[in-house]
Amino acid sequence: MRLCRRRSHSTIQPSCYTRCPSSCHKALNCPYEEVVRYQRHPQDAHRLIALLGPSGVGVNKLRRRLIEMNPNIFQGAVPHTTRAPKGYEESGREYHFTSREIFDNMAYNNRFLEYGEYKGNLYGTSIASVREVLNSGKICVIDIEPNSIQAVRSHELRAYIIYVKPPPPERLKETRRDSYITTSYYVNRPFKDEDFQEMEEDAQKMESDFCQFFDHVIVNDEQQDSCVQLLAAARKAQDEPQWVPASWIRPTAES
Ligand SMILES: Nc1ncnc2c1ncn2[C@@H]1O[C@H](COP(=O)(O)OP(=O)(O)OP(=O)(O)O)[C@@H](O)[C@H]1O
Repeated sequence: MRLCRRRSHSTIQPSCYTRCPSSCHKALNCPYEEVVRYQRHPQDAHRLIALLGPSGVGVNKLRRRLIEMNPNIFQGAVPHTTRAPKGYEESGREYHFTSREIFDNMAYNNRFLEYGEYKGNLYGTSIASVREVLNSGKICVIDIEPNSIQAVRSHELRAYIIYVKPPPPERLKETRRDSYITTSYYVNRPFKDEDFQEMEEDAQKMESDFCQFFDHVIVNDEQQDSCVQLLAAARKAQDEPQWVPASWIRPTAES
């Protein structure tokens, strides 16, 4: 289950970071941000890898492949849900199964990076789930929506944001010839021209509104190449010096 993408009719709620007046929209509205060169100490927790891209571009597929190919290094965060577990599911493995009351309470207390509703059930990625992966020594890889950018850009998570961009239109069509898309109405139907057009429009908007937060861009043309690029970028994020907001290194009350 993919958490919150536009096609799923889910209503994505940003966490408190994007709602609260102190940190929210601060960086989004501010054309400049003080940055410093940061090199992660080998003993520090890994930086969160957050993937972002227009719906259907292949963010989830890339993330899953990265984890499947390197399960000892990368891991996703276990989401919370209010839906009932299926027979084979175990709480804490596929999902943290919780009551609506507990979920609402967590949302109220700003415990989610993002959450949303899908077919009457709530789903959310909690900060604690991400922290659990980072504390285990693995690199946590999650998908985010633009409205969660501020939530992951924190002193604790120090997210490295990778934007997954569609290739030029003719390559997009060619590479997705045998692929299937899941929409609000269909599970796995072939891509149509409208899907490609919508993806390109979404991509343009995302780039124009948020490109200042992209630490790295991957053009998702051939899947295998993209996966190799993602692995290299995720390693670089941990091992090489990067520009990060100064507030991450000299935390203020707001960061
Ligand atoms: N580089 C690629 N070449 C061909 N097909 C691809 C590529 N990347 C992803 N796909 C296929 O495109 C479809 C959509 O991918 P995916 O579900 O990962 O998209 P997404 O960005 O997570 O969007 P959504 O959140 O709307 O599901 C899948 O069938 C996937 O296998």
